[in-house]
Amino acid sequence: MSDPEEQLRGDSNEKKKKKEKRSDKKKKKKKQKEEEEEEEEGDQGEQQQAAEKEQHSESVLLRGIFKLGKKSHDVLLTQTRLTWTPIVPETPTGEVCVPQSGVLLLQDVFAVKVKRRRGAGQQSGGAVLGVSLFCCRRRGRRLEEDTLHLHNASAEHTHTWFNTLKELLTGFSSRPRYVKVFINPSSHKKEAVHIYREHVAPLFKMADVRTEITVTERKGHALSVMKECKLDGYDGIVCVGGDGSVAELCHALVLRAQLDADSPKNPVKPALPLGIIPAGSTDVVSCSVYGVRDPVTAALHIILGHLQDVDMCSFWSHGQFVRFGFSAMFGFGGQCLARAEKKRWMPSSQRREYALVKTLARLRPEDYQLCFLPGKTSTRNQSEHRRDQALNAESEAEESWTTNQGLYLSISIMSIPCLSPHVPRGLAPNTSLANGSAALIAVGNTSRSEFIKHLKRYSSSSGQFNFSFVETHTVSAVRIRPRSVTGWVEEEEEEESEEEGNPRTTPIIRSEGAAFPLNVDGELVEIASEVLIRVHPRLITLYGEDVDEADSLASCSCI
Ligand SMILES: Nc1ncnc2c1ncn2[C@@H]1O[C@H](COP(=O)(O)OP(=O)(O)OP(=O)(O)O)[C@@H](O)[C@H]1O
Repeated sequence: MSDPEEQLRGDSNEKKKKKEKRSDKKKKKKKQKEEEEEEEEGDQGEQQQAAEKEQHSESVLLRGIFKLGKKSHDVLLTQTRLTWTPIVPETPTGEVCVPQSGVLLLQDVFAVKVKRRRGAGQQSGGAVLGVSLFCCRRRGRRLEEDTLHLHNASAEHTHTWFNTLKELLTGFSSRPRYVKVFINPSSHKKEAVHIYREHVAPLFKMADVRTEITVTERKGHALSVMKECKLDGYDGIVCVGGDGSVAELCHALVLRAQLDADSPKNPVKPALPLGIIPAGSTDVVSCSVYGVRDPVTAALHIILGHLQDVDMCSFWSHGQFVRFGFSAMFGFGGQCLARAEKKRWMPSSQRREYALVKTLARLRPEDYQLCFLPGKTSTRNQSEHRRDQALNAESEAEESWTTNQGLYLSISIMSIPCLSPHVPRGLAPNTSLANGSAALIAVGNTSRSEFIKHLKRYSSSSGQFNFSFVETHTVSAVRIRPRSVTGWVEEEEEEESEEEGNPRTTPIIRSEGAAFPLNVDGELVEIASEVLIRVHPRLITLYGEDVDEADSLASCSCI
């Protein structure tokens, strides 16, 4: 028994601590309220400024007569748009004919040129014919190149319009002028160089986007260039390749920002955005920001400077940082990839089908301890996020992790919806690009037929989670610890053991410390122990936009 005086002293110390804690909390709340009030005032100021800006942007900068097609038009230029109305001569009968006018937003215009009459083979000079505006038109999710010709043979008139338009286009600050391009020549059907030359380079040239190109020679080449090259002059990075190349460059960008900021513990948002020209076999990341696998759409999003913040994850094992990425799959997804990687000599679609069918045939659960911290879905801006993160970090220690353990066929953590033409609403339709959290989808042990039913529902994008063995959560961190009894076996061992009975009921003892395959953004990572995944809200900026559904292709026929 302790001395009563000491106990009293202890009690009063405890009361004092509690009081201090309460006053700390009050101070924190007060500070937060003050910050919110300041932000509100700021918002009102911003609204007024926006209204003034809108009024100014709609005042007419130039007005002139041009021919569009064969008809003369009255053309007006403001800071944001070009509008034209046909000039209709008065009819002797006095009939009123309503002229058809048109509009083109300058945000969709990516280049302007003086149009001239030139003979065959003539490279320069020539009589002025007018101004040509190169713009993008939307067709569903696809962006297509289009041209508007404004004809007027007066050189002076044309140059005034050309110079003003050029100046207005330079005002779009998010549009890149100089980009570093990485091309993976080995991606998918080895068409990346051709795709870039045919579809992207001409558009970049037209839009005066200068480029510095590296054709990668091996895995990790882009990462080593990114760690050392001077980034000062660039406005963006462009990756021409599949998901593996994209993952390598996203990881490289964040790592480089972290090194530059000398912040070994905390990830740092890179200053440069990344543009993706899809040239892989699934292109999940590019589909998630463009909705289509189309190099022209991708190039136009980059040229027009459409920016989208995107959540990322960091992966850790035993307290050691492994990499940054968007998604991780344990169990089925990891095993499929490990099998596919062993058959690299097969064409990619055949390899995938083989791995899928083989993994389904040998479907087996793995025994995991699965812990997660619930995430708060948020669409807040960067500074609000930073404040949230600081508060979250404080409360994380106090908050209890939810812990489950048991047999799982598959566990996926995805910070982006992972759209693809085969799964238009995405593997994780329950998350979005920048909601500050990730989707955790855990599929417990069940029969092969029920598991296939669950997989098949992804392509129709409905009901894939309506199974008692599937659980989904919104998370900000996940910890997965494989337990020892069942698990992954090497292909050779597996083939030898094929005669030994039903694999689903024949648990295999995984040796202590043996690695299990983990699919991180389509890349195979072998980890022998616990994996910790943290979500970092809006850590990277990609060229593109928020897309909720990708254009679909015929679904996979192998299951
Ligand atoms: N010249 C090269 N030779 C071999 N591998 C390379 C080369 N350049 C880059 N790589 C690596 O190839 C890996 C796969 O690249 P990528 O994802 O672009 O192609 P893919 O696997 O065919 O496409 P997908 O992931 O869509 O199936 C990446 O990890 C990248 O680092």
